[in-house]
Amino acid sequence: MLRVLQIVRLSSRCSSSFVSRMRFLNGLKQNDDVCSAALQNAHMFLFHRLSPLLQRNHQGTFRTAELRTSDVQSLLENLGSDRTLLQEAVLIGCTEQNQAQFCLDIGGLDQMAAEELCGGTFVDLRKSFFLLSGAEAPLVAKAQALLRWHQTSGFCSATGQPTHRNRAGSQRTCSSSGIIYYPKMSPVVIVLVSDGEHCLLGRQATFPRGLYSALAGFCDMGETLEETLSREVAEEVGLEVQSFSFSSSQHWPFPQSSFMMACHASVSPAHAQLCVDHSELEDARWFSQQEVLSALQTPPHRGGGAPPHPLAPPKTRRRSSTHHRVDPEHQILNRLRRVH
Ligand SMILES: NC(=O)c1ccc[n+]([C@@H]2O[C@H](COP(=O)([O-])OP(=O)(O)OC[C@H]3O[C@@H](n4cnc5c(N)ncnc54)[C@H](O)[C@@H]3O)[C@@H](O)[C@H]2O)c1
Ligand SMILES: [Mg+2]
Repeated sequence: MLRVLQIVRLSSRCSSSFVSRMRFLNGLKQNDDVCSAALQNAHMFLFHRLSPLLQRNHQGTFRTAELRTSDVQSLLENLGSDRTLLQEAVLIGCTEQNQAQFCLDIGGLDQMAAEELCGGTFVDLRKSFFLLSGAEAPLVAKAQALLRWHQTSGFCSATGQPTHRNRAGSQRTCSSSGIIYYPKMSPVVIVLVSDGEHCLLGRQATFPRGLYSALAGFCDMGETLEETLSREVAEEVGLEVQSFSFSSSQHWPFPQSSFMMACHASVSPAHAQLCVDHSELEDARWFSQQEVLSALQTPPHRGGGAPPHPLAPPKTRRRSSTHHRVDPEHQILNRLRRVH
């Protein structure tokens, strides 16, 4: 109890509310008792088999369902589950008022009954990205990534013995060797290549018809960001990058957790002849600024024979008093608007 009070006092003494929230969250990750206390009166994001629970409001827009710990306790009782399932909740953040936010997957319980009781629907994460706005999409993505990590990290890869999580769910420890595991992300570079006049976009055969996007690739072990960027551009389209600049970064939950680092890169117009590796990309082309701008202003066309459209994933803006983030692909494409 003393430690709980110390952490609450430490966070309330800070002049900056951002610093206060970060200290508060860090305290919850480090101390199971403090975290258990916070869980008693928390905001809860519910998932069913990794699909978040959304509610539609009167204006027809979607929000994540606003549930408190007590609501979830009643829901679990109504669904015939005991309250111990609540112990599987994972910490994902806190509100401006230092109210802890947790997520919980109730995939073992009746989905339809849960939807009826909550007045909402469990929606596939990709669809949720298109339906949610503001800070909700990144929070839901983070929650799903953490839930997925816990669901697939039950055993130690060195000993084969079960792992056990801490209260916050920020780490798992092997019961036999004591090895500690932390949630994993794969670093990825996504790059908009330009020759000064045009930008280079490509598409994989699995993309929806007509959609093009910036080039992307996973970092190999030991590589720097610039080494990955240069290698991926060389591998996928046969070009040598002359210079690059970092633009922004984002967590990307599909298909597993990636840490996307978005960059701009330039190539010499004299050496801009593409040599596409068709085992990686179905097509890659140079697009004018006007083509990209028109594509960003019109919804993706799914019919055949139409002009290609660059892929513009849903915006996942995140605002706070001190931070403003936009997803990398939009940020690099939005820069075209300013250039234009
Ligand atoms: N334009 C795009 O391709 C684009 C756009 C938006 C987001 N993304 C994200 O970026 C990620 C990487 O893009 P990509 O698919 O073009 O990468 P890529 O060009 O590196 O090719 C993917 C291949 O790399 C190998 N690989 C190496 N390390 C891997 C790892 N840690 N995880 C999975 N595969 C690994 C696999 O063989 C895989 O098939 C995608 O998974 C996607 O979620 C890509
Ligand atoms: Mg690629």
